Amino acid sequence: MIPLLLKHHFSSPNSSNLFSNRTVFYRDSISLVLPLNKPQFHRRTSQVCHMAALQDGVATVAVMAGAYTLVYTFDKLTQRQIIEQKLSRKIVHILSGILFMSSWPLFSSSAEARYYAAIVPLLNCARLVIYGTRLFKDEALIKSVTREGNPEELLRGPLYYVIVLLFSVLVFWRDSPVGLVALAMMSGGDGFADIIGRMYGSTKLPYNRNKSWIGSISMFVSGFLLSIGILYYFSIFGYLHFAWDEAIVKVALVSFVATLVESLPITEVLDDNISVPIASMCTALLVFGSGSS
Ligand SMILES: C/C(=C\COP(=O)(O)O)CCC[C@H](C)CCC[C@H](C)CCCC(C)C
Ligand SMILES: Nc1ccn([C@@H]2O[C@H](COP(=O)(O)OP(=O)(O)O)[C@@H](O)[C@H]2O)c(=O)n1
Repeated sequence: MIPLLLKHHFSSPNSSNLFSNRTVFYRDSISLVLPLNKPQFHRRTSQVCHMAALQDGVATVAVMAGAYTLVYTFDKLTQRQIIEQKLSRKIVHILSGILFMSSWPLFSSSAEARYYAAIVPLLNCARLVIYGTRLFKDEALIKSVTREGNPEELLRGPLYYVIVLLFSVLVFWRDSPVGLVALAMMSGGDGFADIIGRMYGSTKLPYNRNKSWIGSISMFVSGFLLSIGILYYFSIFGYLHFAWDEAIVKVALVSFVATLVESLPITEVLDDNISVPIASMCTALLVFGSGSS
């Protein structure tokens, strides 16, 4: 469903605006002019707000269910030894960010929508802390999201990852390319760097013997392609508009900087799930500014 586009224009009573002392509702370019001082205006506004809240509530439950299903699915695949644990973790790493961003058009166009969407990473932060501190046990989560099966691992990479999701949805949401590109680099870029690097990374980087050329090249290419793809996806829904010839160059620059930062031997000091999104956000803010084109 094309998101309900509601823009309230309250013009001051003495403004020269054609609709002074009235409210103009836009829905898909149809403007409804309702008199502010009529009961039906307040009834209509209340109905629209309730519709938006209902839409956001349903979307929140659906996305939360998607998060559980993702982890449960890869737990079963790992349990049945269809895929090994390290690969499971990385695929969950890649899919969580990409699918979470892809779900954002499900939410309404109300100002509160981002806070509903933020409930999902917030609850997952709580989940990671609860199981990472061994308050309770969740074998499915541990098997699909940790390398070695230690609950404490949940409190590092996975927790940083979900905190970045929470930060991006609250600060940037779908109004800016900055958060979208940063999440694409953290989830898709870093995820593929690990998968391809582990498999084919025999030629190591001269300044970091734990990482390889093929791993970094994979990060640049996958991060770039996923970033362009997610920006195009949000432009289809009308949230963002780009001069694509410029946007491609800007995304390539963000991808290069993120790949360079990820390749540095700083993982012991600063987790990739923090350094990569920070580098991506800073570069994206420089090249895109707060706008989209
Ligand atoms: C495995 C993860 C991070 C570890 O990264 P690294 O240390 O290997 O670099 C990702 C953890 C994901 C988390 C358990 C679940 C997050 C769900 C997300 C908030 C919402 C996804 C919704 C979508 C519809 C599936
Ligand atoms: N640029 C990269 C990144 C990772 N890798 C490979 O992927 C493994 C895990 O990478 P990582 O330490 O970044 O893993 P995470 O912290 O992202 O889970 C490395 O030990 C390398 O074998 C690579 O070869 N080149």
